[in-house]
Amino acid sequence: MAQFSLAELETIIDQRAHSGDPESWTAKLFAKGMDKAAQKLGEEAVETVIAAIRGDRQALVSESADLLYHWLVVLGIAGIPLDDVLKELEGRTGRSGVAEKASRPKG
Ligand SMILES: N=c1c2ncn([C@@H]3O[C@H](COP(=O)(O)OP(=O)(O)OP(=O)(O)O)[C@@H](O)[C@H]3O)c2ncn1[C@@H]1O[C@H](COP(=O)(O)O)[C@@H](O)[C@H]1O
Repeated sequence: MAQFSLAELETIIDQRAHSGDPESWTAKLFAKGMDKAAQKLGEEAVETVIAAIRGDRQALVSESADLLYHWLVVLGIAGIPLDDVLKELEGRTGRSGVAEKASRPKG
């Protein structure tokens, strides 16, 4: 079991975001803003999809880590705490995805 959590990564990202460290990728992304960070998130999502379709387990693990890191950066730039997403997921527990979709208003 990994001794690391997304909450810890969120804290690191928060600390690095405005560090002004020229070596910090996080600081670079925050300085460039949402458009660039969201673009990187999209690229990592596509790379994750490709790894999944190829059945490349090692690449899928690595690309998933890139994806989660860039997702947290995008959440950080948007000012949305990870906890908001976890609460949203928490609210969905105990209900199947198919039942939830069927209950959506038609339109
Ligand atoms: N988890 C990550 C993490 N994952 C990916 N990356 C960076 O994201 C960038 C992705 O750039 P690229 O698109 O070039 O990478 P790529 O998709 O592999 O590139 P191609 O193969 O497509 O060319 C690289 O610079 C990676 O190093 C990350 N940068 C930082 N972190 C975490 O954030 C912490 C602080 O990092 P800094 O802000 O850089 O100090 C680190 O200690 C880590 O814990």
